[in-house]
Amino acid sequence: MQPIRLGLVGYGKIAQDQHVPAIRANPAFELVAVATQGQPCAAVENFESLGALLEKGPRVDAIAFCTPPQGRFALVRQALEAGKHVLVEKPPCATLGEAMALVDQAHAAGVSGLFAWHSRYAPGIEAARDWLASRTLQSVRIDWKEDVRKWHPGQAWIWQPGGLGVFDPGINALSIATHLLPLSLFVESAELRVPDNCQSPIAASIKMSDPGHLDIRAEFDFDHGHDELWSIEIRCTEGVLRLDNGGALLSIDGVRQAVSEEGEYAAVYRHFQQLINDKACDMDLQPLRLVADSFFVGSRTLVEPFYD
Ligand SMILES: NC(=O)C1=CN([C@@H]2O[C@H](COP(=O)(O)OP(=O)(O)OC[C@H]3O[C@@H](n4cnc5c(N)ncnc54)[C@H](O)[C@@H]3O)[C@@H](O)[C@H]2O)C=CC1
Ligand SMILES: O=C1O[C@@H]([C@H](O)CO)[C@H](O)[C@H]1O
Repeated sequence: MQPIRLGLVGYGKIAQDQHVPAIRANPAFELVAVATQGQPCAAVENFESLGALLEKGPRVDAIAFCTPPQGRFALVRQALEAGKHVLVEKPPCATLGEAMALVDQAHAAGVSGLFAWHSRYAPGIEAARDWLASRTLQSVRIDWKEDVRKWHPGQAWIWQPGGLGVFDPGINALSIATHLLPLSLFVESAELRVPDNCQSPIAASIKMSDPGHLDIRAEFDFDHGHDELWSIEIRCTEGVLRLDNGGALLSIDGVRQAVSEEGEYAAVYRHFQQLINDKACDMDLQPLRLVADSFFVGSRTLVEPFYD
């Protein structure tokens, strides 16, 4: 079986930290070209733009997008128009409308598309989903708190319109919640705390619910430089389920549970490979809808300026 010939656009932090190692560890893929505006990727052909890669580069079957969300829509659309399968980092685009247009275009083009909600592939998620399936939910508490200076050093885009600010990591929690919880979630209220030199929030408090009146509260904090916290606690009639470390750790009533040994991005690329084999798409818009609604109804509080 010939490997899937892969191009990658945006050789930045996550591409270097996670995508390229996961690609190179999966024999079903061969990374053959990169288009980026920063440092080049070793051992493959590098191009300054997707257009140059498509026009002058080696043939590719699929393209992984690791650029910032702003401007990503035009790039992914260009790849779809060229008949390429696409894997798109989260958030899929800068707006919900753009993401909806990509879903339609991927289906019309008959190619495979994956919105890479990587946190859904964390080791504890499927065991958590199985446990919850037969339980009676009472409340959900989400705490997603990390240091932007560690995870996005010098990345001005994250504070600009379309960059999402603290919802850039926070959307990972929402992607887990929408994957675990059985009913469709909606935002009831939100408070967004925006540095007065930024366009997007550095912290947010969100109240959500579902048609069953489930009480869901989320606290997001991007300026949390110590004891980072990525936890989801789900209280049920039958007990308390808790995911920690972004879903890598699972406990039920305080007792640690066995989880998968597969890493998030290894699972993302295994899933992408399966979608290509099945000529299918997995382009869920629910996490991005919750972010959009948080911005719609969120009250804004200006806070002190943010400096990297
Ligand atoms: N930083 C992190 O820890 C994580 C980031 N992500 C997501 O990955 C995406 C990228 O984030 P980072 O890697 O941190 O950002 P980054 O700023 O480190 O990398 C972005 C890369 O895209 C390139 N680029 C921008 N526009 C381009 C264009 N038109 N054509 C070609 N290359 C272009 C830049 O040169 C840069 O190398 C974001 O959507 C983010 O939410 C996902 C998981 C973790
Ligand atoms: O997707 C993302 O994950 C975090 C960080 O890498 C781990 O939580 C980052 O802020 C965000 O882009």
